Amino acid sequence: MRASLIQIAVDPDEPVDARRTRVGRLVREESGRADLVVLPELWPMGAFAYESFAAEAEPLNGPTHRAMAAAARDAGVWLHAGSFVEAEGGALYNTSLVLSPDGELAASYRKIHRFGFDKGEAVMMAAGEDLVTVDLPHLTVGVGTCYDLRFPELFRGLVDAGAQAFVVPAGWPARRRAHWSLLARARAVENQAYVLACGTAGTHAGVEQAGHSIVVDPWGETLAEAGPDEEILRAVLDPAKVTTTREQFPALKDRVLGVATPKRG
Ligand SMILES: O=C(O)CCC(=O)C(=O)O
Repeated sequence: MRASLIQIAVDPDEPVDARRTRVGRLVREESGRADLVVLPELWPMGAFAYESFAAEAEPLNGPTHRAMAAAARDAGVWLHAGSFVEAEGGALYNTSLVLSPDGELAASYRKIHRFGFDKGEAVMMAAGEDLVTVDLPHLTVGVGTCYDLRFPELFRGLVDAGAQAFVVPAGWPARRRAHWSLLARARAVENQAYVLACGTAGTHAGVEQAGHSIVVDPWGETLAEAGPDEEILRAVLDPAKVTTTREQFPALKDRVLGVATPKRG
């Protein structure tokens, strides 16, 4: 399976509509080169552009969804369309979409762990509650978003739901780039799964983005890693490698469930 991660530079001088059009073109240009294309978190306005969240919020089937469905269909690819600010029932969510090669919505995921502690996304958005996996041809993919990468139990839950690969769109800051690469590899090693982590480049809302999108195989080897700037990162995944890694080094079978529950005396 050929994957392309489109590490968009989010530049506040580029209007959201123009970025949508540009990203649609980049997706279409992957036609024939990729089976799966991945975009980053909140690329329409940037993950730290809190002041535009409300103004740019859209429902499902809004402009970002429609533009990306058309791009997936034209390119004939599976598209993890990164995330957008979803408005639903008076709440905002950080929602990512997976679109099939005919442009149909295969899955949507609302980010469970909201970033910002007592500000930003953590107070402006509601949390998702559901783990999401999608069956692609030959590969079951679990989805997480950015800050989720710090919470291994989410990814273990996705493995229990059948995930063999994780797709993680992000808007990770450059200041914590070392954590990003380390956590991506850790999630791959401990779950014996592919990790496709797609970040943004550029600087928006005063936050320099890490870039350095990364594809890690189930043994923890980095298959491809981007630089700091806008870039398309390509890698070839072999679904059989998940099976062989899990068979040859069957650590997942040695889990002792319940061991982490504190005992009270
Ligand atoms: O955990 C981090 O360091 C970055 C998380 C983040 O930027 C996000 O979830 O939007």
